Amino acid sequence: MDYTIVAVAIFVLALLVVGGAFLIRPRRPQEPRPPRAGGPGQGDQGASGATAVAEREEAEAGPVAVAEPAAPVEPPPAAVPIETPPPSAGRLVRLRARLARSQNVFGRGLLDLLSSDRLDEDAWDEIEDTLITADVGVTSAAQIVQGLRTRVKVLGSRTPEEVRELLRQELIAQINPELDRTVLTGPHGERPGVVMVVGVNGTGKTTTTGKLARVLVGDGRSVVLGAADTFRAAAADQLETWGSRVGAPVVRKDEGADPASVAFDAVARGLADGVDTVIIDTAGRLHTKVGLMDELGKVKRVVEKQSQVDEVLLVLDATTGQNGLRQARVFAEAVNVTGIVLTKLDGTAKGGIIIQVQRELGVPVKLVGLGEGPDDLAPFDAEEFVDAVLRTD
Ligand SMILES: Nc1nc2c(ncn2[C@@H]2O[C@H](COP(=O)(O)OP(=O)(O)OP(=O)(O)O)[C@@H](O)[C@H]2O)c(=O)[nH]1
Repeated sequence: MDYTIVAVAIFVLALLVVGGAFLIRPRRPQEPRPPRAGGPGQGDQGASGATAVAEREEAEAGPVAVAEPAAPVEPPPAAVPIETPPPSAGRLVRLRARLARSQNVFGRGLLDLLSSDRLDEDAWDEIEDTLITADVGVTSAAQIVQGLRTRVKVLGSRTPEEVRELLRQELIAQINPELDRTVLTGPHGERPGVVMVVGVNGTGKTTTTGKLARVLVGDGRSVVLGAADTFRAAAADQLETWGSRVGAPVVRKDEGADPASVAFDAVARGLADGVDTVIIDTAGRLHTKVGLMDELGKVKRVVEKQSQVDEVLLVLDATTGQNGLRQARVFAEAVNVTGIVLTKLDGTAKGGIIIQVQRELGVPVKLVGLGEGPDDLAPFDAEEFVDAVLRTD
């Protein structure tokens, strides 16, 4: 009996010792809670009532100074080296090989046909078709063939050199070397020259604006760029990249801002900085003709509160053929176009579009784009162009 009592007492004692050991075991330290994003009532759905009360008390007690975590030190942006682009003079000559390559089919095809032994009706029809295929336009093609037929008859026999010269003269006459192709960019006293660049998106409008800035900087001019294509934020970013490379500031606003207000600010900046030229890249959505007229008309009117608009350059993609011409007509009705920039001439054999677009719009092609490189924009010259087209070496 006594033994039983002693055994029970030892068992109870052992239980107490083991239980106590568990109770006094140190607790695992808790992970610190991450700070809450947002204010009270936001997020942290699991906050206990006690925490909510504590937070309310904290809020009532006023702000508590909490040491801000040190912001990571951003390295200063690397300075973009300012480039010195080559001057505009002689650019078409430099890009001649590229032009000759793309227009080779057109030029060589015509020369081969004209050099054939028998120039019968079929041969003349084929020459006319070749011209039309190269986007010369029906009227101009007929005129060129008529001129060639007359000259060939007068000439009698034909050497390849003579044929080449005949064709050269006819093409140059159609392109009209008399047209004034000067791009008006110079300042007027205190006021900068102002160039508006218009055209459908994708034709190379923003690229042309950037390349034109390079041409001018290369010629020793100072430039401000206006990113009035507020329809697409990326267009303004693209322009900033172009501007930063040649040290030309870009005036821009948020996506969707009024294009006219950007244009106004760009000219104001140009005036304040005393620069030579302000180039304004506009949005080219072909929504409706009325909408386009309203938008471009407003940009022009607003600019003219400070300075005249010297040039309205219409950018056309040479690879789009008749579609490009339709666009050109809409723009020409919406705004007074003073010059055409024909881009992507390196990517098509249809250089005849130069003849057709000038005839349709009565406006000279002033610049041509011959590649995606930053300096692949050249002042247009009728004779240099035809010589490149008819290059046989
Ligand atoms: N091969 C070639 N590509 C060109 C030429 N001009 C522009 N491009 C290219 O055409 C594409 C469109 O040019 P953008 O300047 O973005 O056209 P955009 O008209 O401003 O159109 P958004 O930027 O959409 O407003 C780009 O990939 C340019 O590099 C050119 O003369 N030759």
